[in-house]
Amino acid sequence: MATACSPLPDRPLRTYFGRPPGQTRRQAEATKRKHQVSSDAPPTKRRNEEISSLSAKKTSDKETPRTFKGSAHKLFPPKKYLDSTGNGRQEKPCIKTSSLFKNNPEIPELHRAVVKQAREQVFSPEAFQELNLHPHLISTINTVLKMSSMTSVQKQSIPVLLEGRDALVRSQTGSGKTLAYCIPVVQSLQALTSKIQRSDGPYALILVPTRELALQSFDTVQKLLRPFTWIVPGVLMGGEKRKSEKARLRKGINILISTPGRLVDHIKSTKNIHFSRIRWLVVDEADRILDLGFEKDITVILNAVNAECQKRQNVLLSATLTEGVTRLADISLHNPVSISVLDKIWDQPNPKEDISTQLDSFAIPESLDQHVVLVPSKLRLVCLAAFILQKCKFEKDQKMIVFFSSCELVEFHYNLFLHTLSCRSGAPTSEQLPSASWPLKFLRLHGNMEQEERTSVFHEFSRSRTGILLCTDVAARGLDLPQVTWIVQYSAPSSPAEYIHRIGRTARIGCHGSSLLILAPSEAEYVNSLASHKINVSEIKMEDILAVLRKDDCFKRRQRGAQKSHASGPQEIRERATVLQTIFEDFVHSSEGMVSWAKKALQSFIRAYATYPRELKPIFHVRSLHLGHVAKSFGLRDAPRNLNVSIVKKKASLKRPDPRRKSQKKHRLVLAEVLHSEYSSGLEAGGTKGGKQGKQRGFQVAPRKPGPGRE
Ligand SMILES: Nc1ncnc2c1ncn2[C@@H]1O[C@H](COP(=O)(O)OP(=O)(O)OP(=O)(O)O)[C@@H](O)[C@H]1O
Repeated sequence: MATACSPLPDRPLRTYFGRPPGQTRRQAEATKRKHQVSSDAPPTKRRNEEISSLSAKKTSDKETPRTFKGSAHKLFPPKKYLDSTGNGRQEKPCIKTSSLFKNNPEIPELHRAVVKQAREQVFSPEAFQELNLHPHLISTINTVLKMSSMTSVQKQSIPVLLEGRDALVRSQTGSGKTLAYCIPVVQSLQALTSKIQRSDGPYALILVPTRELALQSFDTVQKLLRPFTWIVPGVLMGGEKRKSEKARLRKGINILISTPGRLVDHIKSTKNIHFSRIRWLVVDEADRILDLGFEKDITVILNAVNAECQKRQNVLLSATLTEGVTRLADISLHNPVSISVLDKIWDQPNPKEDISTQLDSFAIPESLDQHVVLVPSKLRLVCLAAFILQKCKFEKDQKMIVFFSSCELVEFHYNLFLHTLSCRSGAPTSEQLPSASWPLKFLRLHGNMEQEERTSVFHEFSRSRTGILLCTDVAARGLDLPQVTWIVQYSAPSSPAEYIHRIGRTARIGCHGSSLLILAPSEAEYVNSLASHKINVSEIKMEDILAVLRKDDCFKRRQRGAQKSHASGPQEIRERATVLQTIFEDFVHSSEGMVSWAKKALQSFIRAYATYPRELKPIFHVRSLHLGHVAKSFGLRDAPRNLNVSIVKKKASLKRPDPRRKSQKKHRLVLAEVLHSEYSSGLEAGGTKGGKQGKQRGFQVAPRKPGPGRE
């Protein structure tokens, strides 16, 4: 899913959230309370059902009363509560939450066709020795990188690239594409007869979509270059001081790794960047880089390189290279070899399938177990928290990445979980913590963080054996974070390609991993949409996730007089889920600032929800969101008034009747704006936005100078 980082302006949309003209604030409050039930209830078609195994009928007499019913709040007896530092213990009254388990839409049965997934063989039997590489390069691969056999994609790509051909390389996530291009680049540059001088400037240009990926690729290149000290690698990425980068460029960088935005900044403002010696242009995650948001930058880069460069090899790589990428392939590749590692059975086109299905089917690592859970909006937050507890608190050595659709969502959930779930910082005390439990360590990564912090989080999570990284799609592409065991998609991705890349952060290079996609009941159809791209997910029941709360007496319900509840089975789970929700709501309502933060996060969620592409709108449409229920998943006791979703809804409704092209353009504009903040170079003032450039759309690349020796 796309990312969104800025809040919406304050204008009310839903009438029952706003105050009718002439009504005082007090009157409005009273009216709202009176109509509380109706505002909290879902549309008729989704009303009156309960999640089946946690039946309301059996337990309705014990149901926690709703908040704000009548004028006085009903209070639990004061309970023990730690402040946000985990030190000072306060006695805090606790407002009863409204029911999590009433008025939820029915969870539909998932009838998904089991599809045969495309598969790839990760490793080839061949060793690196069998390639005609410099012996020092082979020994570096063996001793520094500690690798002996080639992966399939390396086996297919390295010889082709060493022959001097352009290539389009597609192989599954975590299959070793980085070395598939780095090894030929290093091999060819060290072999140049006129020895490379640092001051010569770039011989190879490697473009990657994010700063963390730039650092990671730089690290790999640096290792391979150990025996070839005269070749200098360097990285340019947003967020660093431009001045120090300029100084490094002046001294000379021979293998230049950069994000597109930052490179454009330097092309426009630095006199010391020349491309006359470029022999390699590598575009990693090519489908992303050639996608929305980057096309202007790519145009500037290609024009700058083409203007100076006489002869070069071009390589485009991704796990999800599709037809669309050939748009750039057409203008930047010369007679390319198409490399795909799909198992032979998959290489044969299936005459029964149309060509677009075949092209849009991507291989997924065989050792990756994919799951989906359907969760009503009100229960999303507790379900996510329960899943984190289940995996990371009660199972050993688990490392998890949770994807959200916007920077605000990441920040909000990070702070919420840090202060409520993390043992170090203020979770309610438990008399009976199970002995087999581990502390929760939360980290977050998104495009609105300072670069220094981004880099330190990236390294900390890379090195750590456990932990939970909450992030946006900034971490979806290319990152090789070792030993990640679970990928959770709290916001569904906007395309099958993004789904593949997100889950591809686990089960790398033959390791085992799992993923969980959290969907609302109204979004269940998304499972079939994935199936149409040969993506198979198996269902986990929400109750099985919530059941973990029984392991932790933090969440045991206290009745009046501080007596513990003796409920068992489904009722116990419901009670504990409600206690957990109450902990979240108490935290969110602990100050006005927190409430407003939660509202902003909610707005951001809705805004991002509106950016799903046209083809997914029937599944993810803002109109199908029940704001009262969604608000609960932000710890808000009530759907906020003055929540402005008007712009979003207007945009959404504007798009529908539009002809395809117009609608796509609109979507692209929204997305491009949104994506820009995520992947921005951090130097917007440098002029990659707006102005004449801003008006240019599509690739308008000057033709390459025909070079000597070019066919
Ligand atoms: N021949 C090899 N033997 C063992 N490990 C390897 C080999 N080649 C690469 N690896 C390791 O495999 C992991 C994944 O490699 P890499 O990041 O290049 O995958 P990728 O195909 O680029 O993935 P993505 O599509 O997610 O970007 C890395 O940790 C890398 O060090």
